[in-house]
Amino acid sequence: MGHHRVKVFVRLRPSCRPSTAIHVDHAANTIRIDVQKQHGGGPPRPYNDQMVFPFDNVIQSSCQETVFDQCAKSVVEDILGGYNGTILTYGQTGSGKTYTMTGDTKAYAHRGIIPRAVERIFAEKVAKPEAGITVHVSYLEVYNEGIYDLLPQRRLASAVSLTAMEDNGLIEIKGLNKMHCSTEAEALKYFFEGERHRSVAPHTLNQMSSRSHCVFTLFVERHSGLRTLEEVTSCKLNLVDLAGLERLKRTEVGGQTKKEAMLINKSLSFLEQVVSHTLRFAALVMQKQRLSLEAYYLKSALHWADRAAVYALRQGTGHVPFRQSRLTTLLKDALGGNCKTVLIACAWAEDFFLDETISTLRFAQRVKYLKTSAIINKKPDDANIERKYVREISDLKQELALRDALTGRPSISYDDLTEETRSELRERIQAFLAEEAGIDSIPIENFKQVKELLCLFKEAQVSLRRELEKLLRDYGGGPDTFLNHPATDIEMNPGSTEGDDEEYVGELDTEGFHVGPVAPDDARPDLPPSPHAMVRALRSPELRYGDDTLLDYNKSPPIKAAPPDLWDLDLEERNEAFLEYKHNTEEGQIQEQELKTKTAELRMRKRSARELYTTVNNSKHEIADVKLLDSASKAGARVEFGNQAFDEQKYHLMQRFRVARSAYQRAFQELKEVKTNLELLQQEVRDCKQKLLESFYRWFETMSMYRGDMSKMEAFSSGSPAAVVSGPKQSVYKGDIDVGKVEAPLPASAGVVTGSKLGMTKSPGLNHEIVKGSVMVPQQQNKTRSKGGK
Ligand SMILES: Nc1ncnc2c1ncn2[C@@H]1O[C@H](COP(=O)(O)OP(=O)(O)OP(=O)(O)O)[C@@H](O)[C@H]1O
Repeated sequence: MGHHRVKVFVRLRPSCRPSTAIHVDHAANTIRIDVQKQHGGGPPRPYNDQMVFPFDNVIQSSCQETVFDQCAKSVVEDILGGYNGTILTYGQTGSGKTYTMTGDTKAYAHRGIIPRAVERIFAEKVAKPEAGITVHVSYLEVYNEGIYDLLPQRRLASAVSLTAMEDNGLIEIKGLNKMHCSTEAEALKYFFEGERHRSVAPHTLNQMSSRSHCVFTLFVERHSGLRTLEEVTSCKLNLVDLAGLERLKRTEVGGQTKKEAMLINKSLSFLEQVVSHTLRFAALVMQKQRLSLEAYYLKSALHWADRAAVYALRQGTGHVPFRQSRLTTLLKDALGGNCKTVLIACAWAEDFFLDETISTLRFAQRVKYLKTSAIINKKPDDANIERKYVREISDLKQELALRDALTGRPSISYDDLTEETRSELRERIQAFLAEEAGIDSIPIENFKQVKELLCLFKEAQVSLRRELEKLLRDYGGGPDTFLNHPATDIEMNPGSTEGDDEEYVGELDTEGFHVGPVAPDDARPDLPPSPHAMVRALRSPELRYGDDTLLDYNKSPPIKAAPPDLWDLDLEERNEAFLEYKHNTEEGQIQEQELKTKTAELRMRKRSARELYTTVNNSKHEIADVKLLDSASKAGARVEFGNQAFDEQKYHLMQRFRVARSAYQRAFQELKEVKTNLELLQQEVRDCKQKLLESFYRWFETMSMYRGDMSKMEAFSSGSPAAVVSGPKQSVYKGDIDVGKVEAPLPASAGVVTGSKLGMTKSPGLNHEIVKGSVMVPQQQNKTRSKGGK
């Protein structure tokens, strides 16, 4: 990083009656002012009667071209070399600042620094096309302490002020338009467009007085032109035309123009303060470094300018208040940052304005002591880097092609997969997943293709899952129904825990009496249906969620080994017969009671199994979560414990894992035992059901047999089978009949009905009415078969 002093030039406005107090020494580049020739008042008196101001150059009666060559050209050349630059014009109102910066638009020869700088940059762009110079321009003004964009649209009264921000050590204006310019004419077009939008107003000293500080910026990017270099220089040239200092009594303005003048003076005085503070800070640093000679010079410069600054220097404070106005914020880089700066101080040469001229020269002299730290601004050349990678990729592809040719695989392509290839792969994957094609149908050629295949597999899985969820929703289930289906976790599921089938045993339903899941052992399918099979099944219209065919495949068909006579009855009659047996026979009551007890116990066991099952699954999920978190926390914060590095997060995860694992093991063990008991109990329940049905069938057969013998029928139906022992179907009871409980049959005429009517009044096979209390009334003998008969 190089330190560069700010270069200061003074341009005296041509005058027909120049002051005799002003003496320009062109050889020494100084201006001497003989203050004793001043008549009263005036600036603070120096210790002597002469003031000498040294500058880099004093320009008097020079043309615009000379001004550009002497003051601005070096900064513009530095821009092409990658340095940021700023050229400022400063001075009293009407002293020629705008003339110097913009020039006289009426004559080409009188064009100012801005058009000439634009011309020089585009000349370089044309001369060196290999450098790939790109130019953008922006134009803003600081008006009444607001920053306004002058491009591309006219600044409106309602326009919002922009914000100046510091980015990477440089001041940037947020939201400022930067217009790309391919040619000089284009850049000038934007410049003159901005000129038209500037705030100007007339007063006695200038008919076109600027009421704002204007900054025209050229952003220049330049490539090295060498294919090997991966850097590009990127810098900007600020061309600043400051508004002029105004003595209000001289300009005789009022209203809005007066207000503007006061704000202009205020912002310029902030600029002076910033310069003074910067010098004071520099002097402080030099003093500390014992650079007493330079400090002396600085202090002498400050002496004239700001005694308060010298006092503050003694106090040792070093803060420079750049942020106290928009102008000083904008000029921060120019006054001490990464920039090469030139100040052109414009002044009147007449006696009448000697006070203002001396003020201007003092300010300019102080600025001359400022130093900046300009560097060449480089940034990665994205285009060059891209070119390099494209070249490398092409080389690598050739290398691969060579290797494939040598290993006998010449047809492999390493280019990106086309949409056509991708859809072909998608179809193959669909066929493979639908088990219509084998694994060999999917080609595996290179890494890029494998990655694409994985993506397509994921895509297929996601779409399948979505379709399945939708179908399940349509059929009244939900995604959880499938996910929590026993088949998906067959190890952990204690069996069907929903809707205990045992509850239906002995109950009436639409298909006749329900006998529950007395299923053969091989009723359960070996494997759960695959998602594809489920989707296929769900797509078919005749299947519905809850059918035995799909999700309830655990259910088994009921036993149908009933006596043929029973199936001759219709549904209602069968149900009535079954109820009659269960409620009105001793044996039926005992068996039903036994079945109910067992069923209740089974239900209780299932409930506890269900709870254990939930615990096991929750523990499994917790373990899975912990594993997931563990893998995600590989880059977790590490905490130092003494000398030992300790992963705090991992510790907590380990704790969670241990708790979940022990809960899982405990519940799993208990679940295994419960499942064993459950299976035994289920078997017992099945036996009970079997027994109940068999004895019902026997009872029904006997009743059918005694159809004509009322007394036997009554005796039998009342639970006293001894009365019928001698009957022709004695063998039905297989020896478990209590012969001591025979009751005398009631007279056939007895028509008294006590208790509820439960009998088989519609039974064509039993031509009587059975009433609780053993009253029988013979009815019709021949009744036609019901619709349910077989
Ligand atoms: N060196 C010069 N040679 C010829 N004409 C000049 C010169 N300097 C200034 N002028 C003329 O003086 C008038 C005022 O100049 P200019 O507008 O540049 O002043 P200014 O410093 O920008 O004023 P303000 O601060 O009010 O905007 C213009 O008409 C301009 O042409």
